Amino acid sequence: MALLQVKHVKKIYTTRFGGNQVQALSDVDFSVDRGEYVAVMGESGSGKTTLLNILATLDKPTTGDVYLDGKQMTSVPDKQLAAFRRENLGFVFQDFNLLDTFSIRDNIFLPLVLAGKKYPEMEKQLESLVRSLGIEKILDKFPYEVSGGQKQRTAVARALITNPQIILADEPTGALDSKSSDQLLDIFEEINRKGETILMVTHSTRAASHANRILFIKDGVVYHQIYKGDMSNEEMYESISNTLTLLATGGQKS
Ligand SMILES: Nc1ncnc2c1ncn2[C@@H]1O[C@H](COP(=O)(O)OP(=O)(O)OP(=O)(O)O)[C@@H](O)[C@H]1O
Repeated sequence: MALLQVKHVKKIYTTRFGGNQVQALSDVDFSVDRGEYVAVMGESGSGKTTLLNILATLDKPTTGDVYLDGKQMTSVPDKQLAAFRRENLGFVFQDFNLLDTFSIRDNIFLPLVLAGKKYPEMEKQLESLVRSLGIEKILDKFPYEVSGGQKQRTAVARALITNPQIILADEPTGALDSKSSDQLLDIFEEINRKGETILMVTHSTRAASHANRILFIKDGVVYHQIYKGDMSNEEMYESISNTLTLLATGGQKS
């Protein structure tokens, strides 16, 4: 069984005044296997953020369902959502979402603190994780004292420390320079190789070329997919660029 199943998800926003309706997603249907690394691409306004918010349980579909490991996410009661997210999902955002008044260590510990874990247990989990991410020397610093790349690696540590079922990443390289982006993409590849499932929304062809599969969203549906298979990152880059050009010019997919 697939880890994540997105079944015929439709999302219609109704604006507060005037009652205008916007159909952001019309019928999104796909699944993600455990251990996959999937990138979601699409033009601005195609519904990527809407989809990610639904997968993150921050929003509910108008119709359709989402299952994680067989559990219907869309029916988790509101009161249990925070715990559900904490236990199952890891988040990495474009703007890091670190707390400025917390040290790097305490930012990473935050989900464990919220889950009621004890300090010695947290320390044990921290050590190998921060070493593998190369942030073991900055644990006592504060977010404003470290680089963008280090902030994002802190965010990855915070996402991984709870051993989530899936990492949901929203434009994770969007605020990084090219060197830090490459480092982050290497880290994503590495954690995926170790078995972590990743779903990443991105505008970056370079970032997407690291994934095993790309979903292209257009007109509220998954319009096309590319599987990496034996392709190198460079070949994947080329293939994604060609597809994006076709999508933008309304051409036929191959
Ligand atoms: N809260 C909302 N109320 C009404 N319409 C919305 C709302 N959020 C998004 N939309 C509309 O839904 C559609 C999809 O938006 P969404 O933000 O999901 O696209 P996106 O692919 O993430 O775009 P971008 O790449 O620019 O972030 C757009 O037409 C947008 O204007």
